[in-house]
Amino acid sequence: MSEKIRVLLDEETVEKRICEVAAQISEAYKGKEIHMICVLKGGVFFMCELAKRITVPVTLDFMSVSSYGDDTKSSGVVKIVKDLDQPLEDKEVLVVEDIIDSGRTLSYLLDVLKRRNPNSVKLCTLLDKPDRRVVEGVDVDYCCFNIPDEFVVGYGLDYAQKYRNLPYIGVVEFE
Ligand SMILES: O=P(O)(O)OC[C@H]1O[C@H](OP(=O)(O)OP(=O)(O)O)[C@H](O)[C@@H]1O
Ligand code: HPA
Ligand SMILES: [Mg+2]
Repeated sequence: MSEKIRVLLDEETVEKRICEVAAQISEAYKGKEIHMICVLKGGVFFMCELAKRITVPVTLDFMSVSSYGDDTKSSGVVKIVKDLDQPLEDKEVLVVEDIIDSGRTLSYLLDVLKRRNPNSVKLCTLLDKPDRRVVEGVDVDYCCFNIPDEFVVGYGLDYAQKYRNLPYIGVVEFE
């Protein structure tokens, strides 16, 4: 089966919106330091673009979790592939994700992170598919775009590990 990519959100639209959300976060965290946690691999492009535009001090750490493998459907089982390097005690944690879909990944991750005694935990995502949620309790604090129920790629998002480097968000159309 081959696939085609249809542009959903072009590069300029995505960058403009990331600037707006970065300004909103900078205002909300005035006088504080943000400990950003990038959820690999998908979150890496968004985190770089976002972090560059935040005006309060930022520290970074990375966690790798996986549930989709090479499929367009979640396996339903979330695995920690790489854990954080640093403790979260007393930190203002901002989790940075590329997409919240079923919510399984974030529900699992937020649970794990909150047990490490941070001062606060907030969630920032590039994309949200609210219609697809199957678990409750994933509260999104900052979201760039709500999108419809379509499988998307680009800006870190993959289909079978491909297309992460597209500078825009596209919908995968199977032919
Ligand atoms: O809300 P959910 O249904 O759990 O889906 C969202 C998660 O799925 C994708 O990760 P994936 O497991 O594909 O790993 P990747 O980031 O390495 O592509 C995506 O980056 C999110 O982390
Ligand atoms: O729409 C999607 N695209 C890529 N990866 C994903 N992981 C969950 N939803 C998606
Ligand atoms: Mg993936």
